[in-house]
Amino acid sequence: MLDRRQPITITAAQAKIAALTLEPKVEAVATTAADRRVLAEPVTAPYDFPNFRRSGYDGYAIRAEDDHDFPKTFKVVAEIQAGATYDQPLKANETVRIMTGAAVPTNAGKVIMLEQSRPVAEHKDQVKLMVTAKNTNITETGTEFQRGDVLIPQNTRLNPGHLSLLSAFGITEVSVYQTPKVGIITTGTEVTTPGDPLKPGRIYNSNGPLLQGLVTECGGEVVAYTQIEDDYDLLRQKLNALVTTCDLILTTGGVSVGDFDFLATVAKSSQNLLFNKLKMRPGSVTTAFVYQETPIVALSGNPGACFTGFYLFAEPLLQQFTKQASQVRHVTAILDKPYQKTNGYDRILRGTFRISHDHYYVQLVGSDKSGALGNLGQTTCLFKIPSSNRPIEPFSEVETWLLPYR
Ligand SMILES: Nc1nc2c(c(=O)[nH]1)N[C@H]1C(S)=C(S)[C@@H](COP(=O)(O)OP(=O)(O)OC[C@H]3O[C@@H](n4cnc5c(N)ncnc54)[C@H](O)[C@@H]3O)O[C@H]1N2
Ligand code: MOO
Repeated sequence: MLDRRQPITITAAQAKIAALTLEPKVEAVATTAADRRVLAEPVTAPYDFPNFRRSGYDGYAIRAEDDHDFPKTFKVVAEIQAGATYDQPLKANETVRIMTGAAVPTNAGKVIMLEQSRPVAEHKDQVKLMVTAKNTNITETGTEFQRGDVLIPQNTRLNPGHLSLLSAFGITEVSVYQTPKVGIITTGTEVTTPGDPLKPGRIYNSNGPLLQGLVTECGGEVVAYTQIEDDYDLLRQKLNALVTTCDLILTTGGVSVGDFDFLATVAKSSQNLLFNKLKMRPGSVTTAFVYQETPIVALSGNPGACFTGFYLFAEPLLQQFTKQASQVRHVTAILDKPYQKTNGYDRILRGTFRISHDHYYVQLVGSDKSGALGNLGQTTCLFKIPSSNRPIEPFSEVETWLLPYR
């Protein structure tokens, strides 16, 4: 019997995905390997920073009490290189020659730059300082961070700047969310692995490499990748295996109403079917469900629909595993070129955008057909032509999704 499905809007479908409760998994990784990972707990300063009073310049450190009546001659009692310390207080009119980054003597009040010093003839242990400095030229302990300050908040995606901050405090390990493990199953007896001979009526698998790339680019780790023919038992067998190792499963094909659309069958029997029909084209049959506690986004086999469905539903879900907002930016744009076709469902077009006078402008790139794949490489945004029986007005405002990494 024909499968009658209840179509819902893109927004409603996204809300169902967002409402899934996912248990974040946490692991410790070396700071040096933590670039692009997401912090699972805030990192606080273990001590004040800088952790000692240090000189900002190469020059001479003097006491505040001696900071008057320049030019003035001082007795040079030591030379302090960065990394060394001078462990006694300065006495009256004593100075130490000090390098940038070195700890100043405890009672130093100022550092006078080397440029303001002159040697004293026949007195190698003396120096004449010409003028006093405007600033102390000393960086006080704790000027940047106090012990206990939050250095990096929880749920921050780390970048090299963060890694440098962690390293500045000697933090060698951080607690991060595990990279979501994703399994990909492409389905279809006609779908052939590139490299194998192409038999009549068959096509090469292009959605598989597409999804592998998109998952990796968006922060997931592809831990399993399989192509299977249309076979219900084989599909269940693969799904049962993947749920043991994957946090998320993405599939393509087999979600429509055809005799061999077995993903649709599995989804239908799920305890938690989120949706199996959307008021959108392409990808009206995009399906999402939970299979033995693992969420599955079953994307359409049509390449254009697979691409669109990934960004609208799979990418936001992928980000949820590391408590991140979707990287797909939702904006309003102005339609740059007329689009004449009408549709009973909202139509999502693959496009390119430009920015002019603080406005986004979008236009279709290549074909609007869900089976077309020639434009996937050029697409930088998706935009929505709302359902209507009249063509959209030129220069209308349209809902737009800007794609990350494009
Ligand atoms: N009677 C109906 N037929 C169809 C309906 C419908 O409502 N009633 N919906 C149509 C729409 S819309 C779509 S979209 C497709 C969706 O079908 P599936 O998601 O089940 O996908 P398949 O039928 O398996 O494949 C569709 C198309 O894509 C090609 N394909 C599949 N896998 C790959 C791959 N890995 N790489 C490249 N291309 C792939 C496949 O050969 C088909 O041409 O259903 C319509 N039918
Ligand atoms: O919903 Mo389908 O991808 O339009 O052909």
